[in-house]
Amino acid sequence: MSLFLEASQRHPKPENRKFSYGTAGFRMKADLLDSVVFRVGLLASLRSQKLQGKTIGVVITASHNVPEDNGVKLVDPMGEMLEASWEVHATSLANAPSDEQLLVEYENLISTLGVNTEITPKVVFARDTRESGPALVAALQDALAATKTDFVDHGLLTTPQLHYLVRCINTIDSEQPYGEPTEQGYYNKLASAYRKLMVGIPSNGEVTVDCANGVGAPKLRLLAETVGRDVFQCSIVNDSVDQPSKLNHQCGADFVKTQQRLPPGSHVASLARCASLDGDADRLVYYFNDSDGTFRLLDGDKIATLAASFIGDLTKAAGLRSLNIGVVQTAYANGSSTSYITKTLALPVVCTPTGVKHLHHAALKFDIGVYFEANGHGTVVFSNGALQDIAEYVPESPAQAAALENLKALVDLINQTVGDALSDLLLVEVILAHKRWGPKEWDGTYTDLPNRLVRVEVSDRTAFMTTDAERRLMEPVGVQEKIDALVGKYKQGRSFARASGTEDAVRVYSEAAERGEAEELARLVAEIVAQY
Ligand SMILES: CC(=O)N[C@H]1[C@@H](OP(=O)(O)O)O[C@H](CO)[C@@H](O)[C@@H]1O
Ligand SMILES: [Mg+2]
Repeated sequence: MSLFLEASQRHPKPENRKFSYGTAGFRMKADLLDSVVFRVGLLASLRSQKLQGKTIGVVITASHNVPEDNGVKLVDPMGEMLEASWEVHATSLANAPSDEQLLVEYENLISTLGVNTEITPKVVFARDTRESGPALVAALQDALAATKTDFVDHGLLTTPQLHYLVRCINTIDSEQPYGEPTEQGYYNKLASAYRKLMVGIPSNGEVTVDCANGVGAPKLRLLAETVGRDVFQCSIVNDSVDQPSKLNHQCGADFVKTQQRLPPGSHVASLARCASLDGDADRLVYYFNDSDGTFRLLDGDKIATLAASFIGDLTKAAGLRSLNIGVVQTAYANGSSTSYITKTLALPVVCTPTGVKHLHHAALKFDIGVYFEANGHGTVVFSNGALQDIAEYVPESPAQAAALENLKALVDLINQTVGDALSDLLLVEVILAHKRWGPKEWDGTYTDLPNRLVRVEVSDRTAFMTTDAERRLMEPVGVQEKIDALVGKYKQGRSFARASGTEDAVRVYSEAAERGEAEELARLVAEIVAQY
């Protein structure tokens, strides 16, 4: 075990730091991450051994965060997020105070989890464009070498591309291989599905895509080349990957969603379709400037409703009426979107706590589950039963046959492992082209209630405990009653407070019938929260 200790000594844990595997893995200033990444490498290797040598993924990214941050997260064999019960193991390894203690914890995990150390572990990994990436990759490799893990470095990839690869690798010899386990295989799969869906459909013209100066830029370029300009025209902006300080700066999906305005560098014609990705290309939002110059955001809720209505129509047209379709949202979903889904689309809505892993699992309970966070992170998942029904159904008319073919192509177009901005972009483009809609027609499906999201600094965010999918506070005692009393005074008022899982703060969300009222409600609820 001296190999282990020697390696660990090269990655000392910063003193007096407590790390925790949160909503998006570990995420913080990059210069604090070396030991964390090393130890995540150890856990990835153990997880692979525990799962009989299945390949585990590691992504080094901090998504929409500032360029100085970085982060690391694990990907399970089917391309899903790390199983929740293992998050505590990640946290305990990351916090072992010394190298010797780390070894003890590591060996404890081997025995308590019943890990067979004879099995050769397998890990694949990738990173985003941050400057700190290569050094963190070196720390990860050190751990993988020390544990004699077979690994493949996939260099720069979007987060969802790595999820895709992991699923492909682990299903290659199965009855349902997910795809060719290469980056080009990813482009080919999406491109061929997109081209099938666009047969006979006039193209909708160019979409302008802001890539947040991140990894999405070169990857979207490759995807667009594979799809072909005859059916997919995109103009890529904010693609300065060679200037890492520009990452997510004044651009990207998070900027557009939180600021509710165009990235300052964007000059687009009115009614032109625009989209923004985030720094690791797993979030997507659309927007446009209306004819009178007002900015209109088409966020994750609007993408979810668009996808759900299209897929609902398609399954009916194919004759597959028995498939149940549901939409999964979080408390941050605009109230108007929820009523549109339940009343107009007549589909069930489930609300889960924040964080994609919660949404993903809830979506799997439907035959076809559409899930999106309002910030643009989401996808559509088809259950095995639904896939089987789609595969076996014998169409009764040419119209059914055509719809069925489209449904099959849609399954391939949509990244089933995790929300994927590139795949979602093609999905939205297909749907708009099929419906012959511009952004205005899409926007017109329902009108968002005015809303406000604010961040409140508190001395101890862990004091804020929630229930009912984070919509109500149980602690500190008495706060929820005060919020309720306030909310009752506003027409269509709704507000809630919860501790962020990624930042040291409490977030307050509010909505109401009028903009001024939503703002006021947020401010007053924030004042209540700040008192604790
Ligand atoms: C209101 C909001 O947008 N919250 C984000 C944010 O989580 P918080 O727990 O709210 O910090 O980061 C998560 C990870 O990227 C994302 O899943 C989530 O939607
Ligand atoms: Mg992201």
